[in-house]
Amino acid sequence: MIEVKNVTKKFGRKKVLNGISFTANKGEITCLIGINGVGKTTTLKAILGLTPINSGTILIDGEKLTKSSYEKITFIPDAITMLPQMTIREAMVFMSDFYQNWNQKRADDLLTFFKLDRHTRISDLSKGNVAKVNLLLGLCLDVDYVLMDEPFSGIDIFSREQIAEVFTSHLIEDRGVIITTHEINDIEHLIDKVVLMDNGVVLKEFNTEEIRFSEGKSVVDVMREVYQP
Ligand SMILES: Nc1ncnc2c1ncn2[C@@H]1O[C@H](COP(=O)(O)OP(=O)(O)OP(=O)(O)O)[C@@H](O)[C@H]1O
Repeated sequence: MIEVKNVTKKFGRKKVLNGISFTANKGEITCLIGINGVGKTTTLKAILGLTPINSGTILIDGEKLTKSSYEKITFIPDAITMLPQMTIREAMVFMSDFYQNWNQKRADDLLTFFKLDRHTRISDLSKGNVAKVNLLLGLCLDVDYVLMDEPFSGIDIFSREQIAEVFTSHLIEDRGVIITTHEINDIEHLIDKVVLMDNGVVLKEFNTEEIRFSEGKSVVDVMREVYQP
């Protein structure tokens, strides 16, 4: 489990995270929702130790982040970090050289799943296919937790649907996934848990199945109540 407890983060005098707390379980998809600038990316970076926090605690399976945590957790940024002139195959070789926990079998499965040709240069791919390669490169690391920043942002509906399908397939296995988004519609059915953020605070944290069962509400219903009371 990832536990974020009372975390604050300032950039200069600006308080970007103002005491946020939530948990994300292994085997579940947790979605951080909020409009631009509420601190979603900063939260992911804080969990990964990529940005230092001012106060609070972050635990991964009960332990504070150490060097060995990087064998457990990975971050998929909202834009691909590979050079555009690389082919997909070269990007995969780069990853497998760099990371011991690269899983080529899963990479091959995902290439087939996304109908991608490994010899294509990243610069020749559509925006949707670049997003798929970016996801593939992160998902092929054998880690327990995957943090993804806006995996559905700015891509066409068919690519979004295909990426969404990965989350319900065996390819995600029983990992813990945290994704950020400001656009819930396409992915509501995939999500186990929702964390609604606004201006560096968590307004509400809930389990989607429980709220549907106990109160008959969809994620969008709850968002309306919380953001437009
Ligand atoms: N390195 C930084 N230095 C200064 N301010 C920053 C830095 N990184 C983020 N911020 C500010 O912190 C606030 C939260 O940014 P963050 O990227 O976490 O928001 P977000 O919810 O992920 O938004 P988006 O959906 O636009 O990515 C913003 O006002 C942003 O300008």
